Formats: sequence, structure tokens, C-alpha cells
Amino acid sequence: MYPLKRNRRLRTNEAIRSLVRETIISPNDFLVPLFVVEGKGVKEEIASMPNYFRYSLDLLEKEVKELWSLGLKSVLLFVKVPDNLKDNKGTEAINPNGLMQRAIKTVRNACPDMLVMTDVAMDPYSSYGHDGIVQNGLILNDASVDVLTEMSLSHARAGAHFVAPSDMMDGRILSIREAFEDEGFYDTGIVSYSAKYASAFYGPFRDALDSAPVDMANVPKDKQSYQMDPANRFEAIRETEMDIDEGADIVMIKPGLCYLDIVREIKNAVDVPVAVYQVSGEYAMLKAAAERGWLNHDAVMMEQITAIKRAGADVIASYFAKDVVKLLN
Ligand SMILES: NCC(=O)CCC(=O)O
Ligand SMILES: [Mg+2]
Repeated sequence: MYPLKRNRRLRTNEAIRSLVRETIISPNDFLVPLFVVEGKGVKEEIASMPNYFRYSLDLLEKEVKELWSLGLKSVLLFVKVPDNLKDNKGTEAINPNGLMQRAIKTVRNACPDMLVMTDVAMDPYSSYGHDGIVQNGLILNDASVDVLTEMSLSHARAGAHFVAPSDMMDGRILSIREAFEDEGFYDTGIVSYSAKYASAFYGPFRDALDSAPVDMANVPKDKQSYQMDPANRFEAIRETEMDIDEGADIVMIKPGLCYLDIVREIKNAVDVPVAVYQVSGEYAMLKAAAERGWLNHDAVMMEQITAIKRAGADVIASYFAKDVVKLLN
């Protein structure tokens, strides 16, 4: 006659709902991506990422102090490199006095307990906008790994706690780990972008850093020869297990929302922390819809972050980190 079980009993009021809630969001979940530019007093809004900015080093200092005061304790640094410093080999990436190297020191000095992670990738430094050296229309793997390894060492020397190679070249985790051990950087960790898909959701990010592949003869037009095919699932597990074997401390899946099935599978398959990058296009979509009054910004933001964590993310890299934490407070 009556339902045997009344599941609604556990949803009666906020007290019982919060008592049985399975997924709780806290500032500890987040890794905050930060974009850095040359100059002084610069805080430029990124056109396709409303309310997200590029900072010069002086204002970066202010920003990280604010993040720290909000309980956000980890940052992931990206730099926008002037065109005249770009080439095919990422030469500027290993300049010990380059913008990234100075940014690392700036954050370490401004906020000594902040965890500093760095993007290791050639695209912001590449005149062709690729994550590897271009030769005859192809992306060279091993020569690019050599550059990424030098770049990682340079970040470690500048004081990075973790490097985050986001390039998807084969074998780079082992190469970086070995170089760190050889130079005595035993405690410098690696967050590997293990399953990074060739996604169209990265568009706004490429505006932020001016790092999109250029349209030129003999330069690949997209990143499909190194980033993963969105159609593939088993390959993500294989990529991730290989990176763990090579020495990755944390593995990352990217983008977020469209790939939460992959996040859950990887979470079930591995025993290291799993990070998810909720990327620029995911941020831009919600900002745009909210600006038009089509979606409730804060409610959708929390639903998305909760879904990412529920899927298995131990760490969430998100442009919403500050918005979320302010809302929680
Ligand atoms: N290597 C970092 C990224 O590619 C970020 C992409 C995004 O936020 O769209
Ligand atoms: Mg790989």
C-alpha cells in the first residue's frame, strides 16, 4: 500500500540534508590558476574570461596574499610571453631570469607557505603555439621532452614545489623525475596532465596567453597528434598508469565536466591523488550564460564543482576557486 522506503525522509530539512551530504566543498580542494605578465601595476581582464585577470608581478603578490587570506593555499602559474621572446625551441622557457622564474620567487617571497606549482609546456613560448618542437609539419617528441626537462629543472631551481607538465609528450614524466633526482630535488613533485584531451574548451585560455597554434604551412593546425581523442576511454587509463609508473605524484584529467566518466574510472583505477582541471571554456560558458540571466551563476558553479568532486577529484584546478570560497564564507 505505502512505499516500503521513504527516501524523502532524509531530505526533509537542511539539517538532515547536511548531515547525510556525501560531498563537501572546502578551500582545501582547490588549485588556483594564475596568469602572469610583464610590467608594473598591470591587472588586465581576459576578454573571454570575465572577471579573470593577468597580473604583473607586483599585483601578483597582492593577489596571492588575498588568496591565502581566503584559505586558498595552492597556485598554478602560467605566463604570457611577449612575441619577440618566442621561438621553435622554447629558449625563453629556461631563462633563469624569465618571467616564470621570477613569478615563482615572487610568490614564494610574498606568501612563504603557499604551494607553488608551475605549468611546464612550450606553447606559451613557441612561435608556432605548440607544446613541442615543430619540424616538417610534425611535433618532435624526444627533443621536446629534453626542453620540458630543462624547463622543469629551471622551475625547481627557482623554488617551485611541483611542476605540472601539460604537454602530453611521451616519456616526459620519467625524464623530469630522473633529472630532479640527479640534481637533488628529491622533494619537488610532479603533477602530470596524464589524460589531457584535444578539447575545444581551451579557447579562452589560448586568448589569455596568446598561445594558440598559428595558421602556417608545415605547422599542425591543432594538437590532435599529442592530446587525446575525446572519444577514448581506455587510453586515458593507460596514459595515467604509465605516468604513475614514471613517477607522477598527482595525475590530472582535463577538461572537467565533459570527462567526469573518465575521472571516476581513473579514481577507481589508481592510488595517487587525482586532479581535475575545469578549463577556461567551462568557465566562460557559465559566465556568459549568467551575464544574460540565463543561468544562476552561483548555484550552477557550486553544482559543477560538486559534480567534479563527486566524480572523484581530490584536487580541482578552477578559475572559480575564489568565487566558490567567497560564497562558502
Ligand atoms: N595547460 C593548461 C591549459 O591548457 C589550460 C586550458 C584551459 O584552461 O582552457
Ligand atoms: Mg602520456
